[in-house]
Amino acid sequence: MFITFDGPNGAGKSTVIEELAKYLAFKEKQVYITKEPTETEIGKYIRESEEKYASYTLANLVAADRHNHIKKEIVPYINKGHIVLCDRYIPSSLILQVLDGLSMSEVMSINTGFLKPDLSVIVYANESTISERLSDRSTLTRFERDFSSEREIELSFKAGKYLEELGYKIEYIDTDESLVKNIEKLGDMIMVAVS
Ligand SMILES: Nc1ncnc2c1ncn2[C@@H]1O[C@H](COP(=O)(O)OP(=O)(O)O)[C@@H](O)[C@H]1O
Ligand SMILES: Cc1cn([C@H]2C[C@H](O)[C@@H](COP(=O)(O)OP(=O)(O)O)O2)c(=O)[nH]c1=O
Repeated sequence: MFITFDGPNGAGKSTVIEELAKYLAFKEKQVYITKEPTETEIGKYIRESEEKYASYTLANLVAADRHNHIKKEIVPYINKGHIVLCDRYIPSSLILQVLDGLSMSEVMSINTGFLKPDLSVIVYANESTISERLSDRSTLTRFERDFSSEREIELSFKAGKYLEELGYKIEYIDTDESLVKNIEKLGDMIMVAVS
């Protein structure tokens, strides 16, 4: 099973993934956590060059990293029977690359033929909650600096809607709500799907 998590920076993706992994491990499921950009040379290059490259160039670097990620990591772990939890996937490109000036259809054409998740989770929160969370971070990425959370939130919902029209199964998680309740809701949904 393949589940992805996207949404604005600081919305709580990493936290939700960590807690969900604990919940699933408690239910004796094998879980594999991964993220994009990956820890490979390509992923590291993306993190180092996001100030230097934008628009189509960054979109294609991210898609190259994603292609390699699917082939070398995601599919092998799914085939081994793990529930793969991935921090950022195609919806992040529909948010970040769109902030950078591409249209959603341009982004999707660069991501054509990529593995469709069994569930795509859009993690979001209030603008004020997000700005409070980001204020704790010592370094901000170009996207966090140059674009507003309000726009990221808006695009997160648009990305979800766009992908729903393409047959993706989308679940929205509001991290202003209780973390425990959110994890139970997602965890139960996954347990039903895998049983
Ligand atoms: N209900 C909640 N769900 C998720 N994160 C929460 C929640 N309440 C508070 N947080 C906090 O919000 C911050 C979100 O950070 P993080 O998970 O790193 O976000 P992201 O991965 O989306 O950038 C963390 O400091 C986390 O402890
Ligand atoms: C996954 C992804 C990343 N990126 C770029 C922009 C981000 O600033 C950069 C790093 O992503 P980020 O999620 O900030 O990674 P980390 O917290 O692991 O350092 O990668 C995209 O432009 N599109 C994407 O779909």
